[in-house]
Amino acid sequence: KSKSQIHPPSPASLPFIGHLHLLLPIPYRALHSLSLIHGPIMLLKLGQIPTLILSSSSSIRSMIKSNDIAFSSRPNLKVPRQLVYDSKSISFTPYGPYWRQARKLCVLHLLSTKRVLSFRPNRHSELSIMLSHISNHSLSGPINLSEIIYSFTTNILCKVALGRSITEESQRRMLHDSICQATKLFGSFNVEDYFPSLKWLNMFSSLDSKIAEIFKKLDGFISSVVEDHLVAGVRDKDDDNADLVDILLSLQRDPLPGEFSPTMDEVKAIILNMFAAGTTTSYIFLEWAMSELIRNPKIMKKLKEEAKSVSEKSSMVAEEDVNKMSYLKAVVKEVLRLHPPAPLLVPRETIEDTELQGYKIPAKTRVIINAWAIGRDPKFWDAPEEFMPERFVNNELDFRGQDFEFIPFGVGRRICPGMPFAVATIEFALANLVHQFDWEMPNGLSAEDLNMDEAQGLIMHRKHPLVLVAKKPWPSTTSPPKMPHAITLGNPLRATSFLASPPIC
Ligand code: HEM
Repeated sequence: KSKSQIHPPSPASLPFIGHLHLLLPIPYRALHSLSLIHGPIMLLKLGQIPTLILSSSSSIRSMIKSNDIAFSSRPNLKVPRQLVYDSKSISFTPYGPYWRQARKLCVLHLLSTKRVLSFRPNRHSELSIMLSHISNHSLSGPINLSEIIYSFTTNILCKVALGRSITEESQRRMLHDSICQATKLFGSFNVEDYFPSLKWLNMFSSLDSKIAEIFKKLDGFISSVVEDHLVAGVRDKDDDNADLVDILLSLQRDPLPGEFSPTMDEVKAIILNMFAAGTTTSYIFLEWAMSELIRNPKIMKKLKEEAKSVSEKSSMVAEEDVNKMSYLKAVVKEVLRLHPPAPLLVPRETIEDTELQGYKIPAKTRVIINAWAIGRDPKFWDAPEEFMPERFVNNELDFRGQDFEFIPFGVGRRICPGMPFAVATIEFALANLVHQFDWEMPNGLSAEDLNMDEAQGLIMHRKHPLVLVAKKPWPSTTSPPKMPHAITLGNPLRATSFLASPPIC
């Protein structure tokens, strides 16, 4: 038999469930172990669903070079269908004209390099608020840095995309909890996605009611954002002050022949998509970055020195100076290599029959790309488990989708369109968090005591919130930036008991 007539290798399977049991306990780790035995291109049967698992840079290269479009759709999954307005978000909608138009619109009005640059004042003011908050509470003891970072990434996104800040602690917490629960559901097992013929079994599970409960909260928030815009008067899409919600609503109100005109559900799905994708990933990145830095004091020190050298006597590293920080960029890449916020990217589905490295891949095969495993492939990375930003110093390797050994933002047509937005936020924030404070573990604990467990779900965040002590914030010659308290953050004193408390997600 020629290779094109055979399927990729598969491990032995069990009757009925196929290979589902092999995904436990943590899918990206379990799939990585399986790929070491069966190879980087594997075919699993997850329940009734044939699923292709790709775990090497060469398999990704073949996928992109031979037939990118064939691998560019998304499966019709239960949670996005019920939670995100019939999968109308860019992330979960199938490949086709709607996906193309919605994605193009968000890139043009929110995510392009030019637009991202124009949001610099917003990033600056939100960062100042965050630093000021840390500074004000640093004397009271340990702070829950996870909560503080979450408020920061949420407020930037809300300001520039939704035209508002989250001013109430209860609303911020509700959004945080709902998005956390939603991402957990996205990654959790449900009968329908693996056994379509057993969909009726749903009636015995609590999943539908859980989804409905989260939907009610998120839809309430998005509807209030839309309502605020309608009451205040929707700005024209050509108005310089128009935010993404104005633009979507104006396209709906005044459809132009041949132009994209979203329905109200599509407007809401796109807003929710930007909100969820834009806040969680950057916040998760910053949590892992600070965790790795606290465990690696020499790297923290080197980064601090670089921040000091570019900021001279100023108390803040200006955003335009971040580009001079080559070590910062190496640290950012190393964090993304070891802790890709979406370790299995977002599931894909083949549009048509295709081939991959000579194997036959039928249409409607689910495709999972293990970016977590690719970032640890010992064929490519020395000491892959070690946190060593130096590997990226004087190294052109980048995450922009051309280097298939390093794909934390994905690849091909479905690559993350929010990359410029995310990079601007995380580099600026990390440079200043390190520059402005000396960080320590709370209660005399040592850095080795820091729990690095990962929570399960589509997104790989810390299982436990990051609680640290921020010290000696200001050199005696300078003073902290004075910013009004435009947002309310959680009571930092609560953080003192966090090491023993349950995870926030
Ligand atoms: C550190 C930050 C981020 C990381 C690591 C990240 C990672 C990813 C990954 C892995 C994918 C799937 C790519 C694929 O299937 O090949 C994705 C898709 C996406 N991301 Fe991001 N992301 C980040 C930030 C953002 C931000 C800030 C936004 C928007 C404000 C955003 C919006 C999206 C959207 C809309 C998609 C769906 C793209 C599509 O299906 O066409 N992301 N992201």
